[in-house]
Amino acid sequence: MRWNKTVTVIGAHAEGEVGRVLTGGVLNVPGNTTLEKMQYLQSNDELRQFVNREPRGCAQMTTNLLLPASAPEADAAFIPMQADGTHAMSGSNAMCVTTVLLETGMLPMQEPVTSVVLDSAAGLVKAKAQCKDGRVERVTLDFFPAFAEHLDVPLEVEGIGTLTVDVAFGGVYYVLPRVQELGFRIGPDVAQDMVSLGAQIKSAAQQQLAVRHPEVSAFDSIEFLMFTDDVDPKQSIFRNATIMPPGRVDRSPCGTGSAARLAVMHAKGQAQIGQEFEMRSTINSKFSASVLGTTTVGSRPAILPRLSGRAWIYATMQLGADPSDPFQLGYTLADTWGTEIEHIIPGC
Ligand SMILES: O=C(O)[C@H]1NCC[C@@H]1O
Repeated sequence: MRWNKTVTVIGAHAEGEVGRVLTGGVLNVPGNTTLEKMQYLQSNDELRQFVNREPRGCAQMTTNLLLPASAPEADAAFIPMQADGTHAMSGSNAMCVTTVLLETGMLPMQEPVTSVVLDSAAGLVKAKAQCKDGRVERVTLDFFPAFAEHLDVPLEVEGIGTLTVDVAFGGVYYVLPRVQELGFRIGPDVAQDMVSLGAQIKSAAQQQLAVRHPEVSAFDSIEFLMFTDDVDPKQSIFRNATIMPPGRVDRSPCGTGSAARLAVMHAKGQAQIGQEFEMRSTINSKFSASVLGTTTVGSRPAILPRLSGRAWIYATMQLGADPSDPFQLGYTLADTWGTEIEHIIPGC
């Protein structure tokens, strides 16, 4: 084998959502903070293309780049590289990263609980891993502040009409439509419908609803849509379906989306501090979610969300490229990568 590039990747998933962790082969990335490193990767996209595009990757996953922490109080930094680009934060991926750090021995594991501080481009995430017999059984994440930016605002969607939606920041900005208003319930049988409907609604929201993080000006666009469903509010059971570019459903209940939803619920008086909620995904996997406390972001009222879930390691792999490989940075095709992204097929 005569590869000209080799990276080591640990395959992991959190409640069904794949969050691979790139643990070796990338020494560091230019930038003084994890936010600057994320922005560097957004402008120099080769690594993400190499690991996420075919044949080395696929559209239905994230590859998290593991880096030394920039923040002195953090143990490690991670940057989620997804099918459409590199993002600031991800809850299911933070659970995968914490599990990989501890179960591969990159950080020492203490039983019954190990504390890990993760440095993300959206802020510090304090993780507590429940550990037993060398295994991480559950990861609880205390996020940075989440807040609602628009509550119950009208959104004109061609072919659908006027929807009432919320917009909130949970690590990335989400538009949160309600399935009750659209006449369906979240479930595996409507996954494809949610993808096409979600793309329409998100595009309308991006055009009609402005967002701008009061403290981080780089966060100024709605990146994801998450359908919200009230399974049984009396039992505090809710369902979420985040629609990810280029067109798929998050297999987890979505950590950043659940944080955004909690901020909206708290703003509407539907979530009290300390109240436990169960957030379910389209494949019925579960996160627990709660509001730890309140704060402000700029002049905006905000909450401190807590999410918890389980992650598992399922593979270790090395990815590489032979110098004669025509797909040094991979390729995408609209059959599975949709039409939202530009398709690069070397030689075509
Ligand atoms: O849990 C989360 O926040 C992630 N899951 C996929 C979409 C988000 O990055």
